[in-house]
Amino acid sequence: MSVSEFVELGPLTRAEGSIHLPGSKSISNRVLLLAALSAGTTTLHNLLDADDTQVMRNALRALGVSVTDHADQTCVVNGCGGVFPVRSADLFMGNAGTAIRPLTAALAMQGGDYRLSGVARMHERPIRDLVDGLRQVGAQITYELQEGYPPIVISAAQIQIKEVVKVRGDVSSQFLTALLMALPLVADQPIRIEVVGELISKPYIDITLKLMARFGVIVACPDSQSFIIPQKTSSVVYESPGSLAVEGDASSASYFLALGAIGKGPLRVLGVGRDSIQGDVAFADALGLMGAKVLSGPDWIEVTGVNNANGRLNGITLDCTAIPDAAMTLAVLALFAEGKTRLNQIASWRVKETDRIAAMAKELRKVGALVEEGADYIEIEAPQTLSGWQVPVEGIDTYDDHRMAMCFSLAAFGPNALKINDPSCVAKTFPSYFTEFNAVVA
Ligand SMILES: O=C(O)C1=C[C@@H](OP(=O)(O)O)[C@@H](O)[C@H](O)C1
Ligand SMILES: C=C(OP(=O)(O)O)C(=O)O
Repeated sequence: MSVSEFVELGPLTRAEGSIHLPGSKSISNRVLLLAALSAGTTTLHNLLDADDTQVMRNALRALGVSVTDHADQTCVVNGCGGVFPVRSADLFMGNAGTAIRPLTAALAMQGGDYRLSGVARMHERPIRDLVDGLRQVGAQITYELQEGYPPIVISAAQIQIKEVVKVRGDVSSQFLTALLMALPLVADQPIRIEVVGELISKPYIDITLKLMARFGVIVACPDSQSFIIPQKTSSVVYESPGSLAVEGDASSASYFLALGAIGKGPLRVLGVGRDSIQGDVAFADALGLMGAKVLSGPDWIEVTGVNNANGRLNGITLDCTAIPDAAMTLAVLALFAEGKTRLNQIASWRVKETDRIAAMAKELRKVGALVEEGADYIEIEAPQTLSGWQVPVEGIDTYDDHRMAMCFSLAAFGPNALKINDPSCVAKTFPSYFTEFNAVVA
């Protein structure tokens, strides 16, 4: 799609209904890799069908793993038992952090020759902390263009196991996730991974550990910064669980839960709830703090408007380190809140699909919000009156960032219709987003 394409939404006042969520991106890409590395066949149900999971599937196929898509989002993976049949490959990873980072680590353990690249933005997203971690065990990795960023080239090397591997956790948790999933393949002795400095996005590590356990590898956590990879007991490390159902995507749920608050609801998301392993379900708690009426069950969450008599949400101040993706939804919800909303601990936004702090600030100002941004925070104050809302004739720009497009669909609940440019960027994690959105709003 060219950037001149857009969707026009609203002005909208009501949202109600229910949505069956697409599969979680974070779970889908982890279980694809774990299934590929395991012995045996794994049937994955409700696997996300979107750009990020397609690049992972295609990479695994290029590595010689049989990955077969069936109807109803079911996918059958015939694992390779830890050794990829193809020993040399050039892999395109799009802009999927959950694909390039874990796969880089798994490939560095293979003793083969591989190159991993992505879209232009991927070549601006850091990978140095992971490469530094992998080099500690003898991996040979070089940067093709710019030090610290993809494309990267992995050369055949003898892995030398260390008792302790250190990794920084303050830029992305995906580096630790990648090491956690890859090091069991070569652990001739237990390996202690130590996180240096702060660990951001911690709930994603919990997802990693829980899914590794489903494939038979139990990592001990003696303290919040240390992870002990168990010693290998046979040549095959990961065991297939046979079949596995992927939960609905909790980050994708956030847009619909937000709709239930600003469009009165009831709006129910099906596929994530209290039993979820995804940290982004905590978005529902943040909504509650903003004054929304939230109910939940084991695998559903429902929002029915707000508690406040004036029908508006409350502005909040929140540490968002545990919910970096869903926190973007709060930034646009701030347009419907009394008082300021301040989102703290979001420095990682600057190294994701775009510089999300800058993009969010620029586009929120276009609709009339007062916005202050800092290195690791954003503070938003809604237009004080209806006439304070602006209509950006050029539309809201989305920066090839799926979440910018999905978040700003909520701004159509302001007094004016709104154009969202390049809406097809939602294909990264939620190709049918605007169809689902239009089905529940009026
Ligand atoms: O591990 C994961 O599945 C993810 C971790 C988070 O990234 P960071 O750890 O870089 O914050 C999150 O933003 C991303 O969408 C998915
Ligand atoms: C940061 C995101 O993606 P990635 O997995 O590419 O890091 C995201 O989906 O918001």
